[in-house]
Amino acid sequence: MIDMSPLSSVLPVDRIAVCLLTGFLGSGKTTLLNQLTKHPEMDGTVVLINEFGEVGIDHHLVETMDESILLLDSGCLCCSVHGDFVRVLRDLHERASRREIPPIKRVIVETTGLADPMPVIYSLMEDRYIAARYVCDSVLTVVDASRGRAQLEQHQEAIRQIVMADRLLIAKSDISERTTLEALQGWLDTLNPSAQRLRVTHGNIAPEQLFSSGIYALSPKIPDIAAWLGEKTHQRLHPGNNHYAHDPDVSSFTVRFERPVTWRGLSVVMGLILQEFERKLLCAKGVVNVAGLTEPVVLQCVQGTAYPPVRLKHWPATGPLSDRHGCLVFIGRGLESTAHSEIERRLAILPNDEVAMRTIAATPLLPTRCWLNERMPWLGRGCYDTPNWIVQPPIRPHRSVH
Ligand SMILES: Nc1nc2c(ncn2[C@@H]2O[C@H](COP(=O)(O)OP(=O)(O)OP(=O)(O)O)[C@@H](O)[C@H]2O)c(=O)[nH]1
Repeated sequence: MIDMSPLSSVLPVDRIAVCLLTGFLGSGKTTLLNQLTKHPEMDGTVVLINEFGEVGIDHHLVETMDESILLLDSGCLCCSVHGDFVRVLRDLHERASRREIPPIKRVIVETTGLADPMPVIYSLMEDRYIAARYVCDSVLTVVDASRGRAQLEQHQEAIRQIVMADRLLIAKSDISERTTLEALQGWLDTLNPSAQRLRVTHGNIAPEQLFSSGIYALSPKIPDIAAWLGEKTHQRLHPGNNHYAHDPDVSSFTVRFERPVTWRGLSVVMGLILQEFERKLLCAKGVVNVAGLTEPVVLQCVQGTAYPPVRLKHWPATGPLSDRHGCLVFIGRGLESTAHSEIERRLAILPNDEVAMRTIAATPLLPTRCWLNERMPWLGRGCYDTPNWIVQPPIRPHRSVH
């Protein structure tokens, strides 16, 4: 089995699993939590409920309310309460270490219906104290089957939650028309072909079906990387053609790299692609072989936003990615075939580090800024990389010619 633990697995392996429970407004998140917290296997689980609004209400709806349910009510988690979230996680860990509360096995964070899950994942990864003690184990998105695609696709937040999901939990199929459900399933195939689909009625589902599924998880049980990319699903759904049966406007294509990519070159080119095709690019994700790095790097972008990269421990030994070339899968809506070839063309000729740095300086608002903050091998002339430093050659002043 492929162990796809993030590189950060050099940290203690007994990190606490954090599960993000998302889903658009009224989709059925609280109903699910209510049922889940009744299972004895959920002992040791802390639930954080994030509410948006002056008075928190949802936590009153969780029937088994006790001290293991905490309310984060100072705003929407993805935009304003990073500090609050990190402070609560830190506090929980310290209290468990001092044995003031029982050991914590898992944290479930119910986000508001309008939250983007990625900033929450990011705050788990970017604070050193938190990253050493917690790990994002799965993103579960509840989808209200009775609403249907037409209602959900009007909301960017709903689309992001679906694209980011490791598991899509289809709620309210008991009150959904068959045709509405079928159209919804087709749309989900389009947006996130790799996420496992589970039906949940009135919150009934066994906890073991839900957790340890994500790309950020430590569990060796997570599916292989090709499955995460949805490559197999793409082939099954659309053999030999680039368009989705459910929506002729939606197309996907894969860019394969022949050789390792320069990190800054790729970041710049992808940043410019995201900027230019933002409205038409639903999602771009993939695994790349970065020049100078032995581990594969997983990338994910949703509608013009690039999310922090994740380094895996090693390349898969089998399957389509075992050649270590890496690839990026793009899913677009209304993206003309000329745009496909343009994206492919740009990715085929990545600039070197020096040229990329000049573009970065000239383009301060690149969507891939968070990629550029990563410590990656520098391949500029005369530079070398040690475990702690990037050593640059002395800068020589220009000599004036007399
Ligand atoms: N028929 C049916 N109703 C459901 C199901 N799941 C949830 N509901 C109902 O849907 C409504 C909204 O459910 P909640 O669990 O409060 O949804 P939520 O996602 O927590 O809502 P917000 O926190 O406001 O975003 C409630 O009236 C639930 O009883 C289901 O599977 N079938």
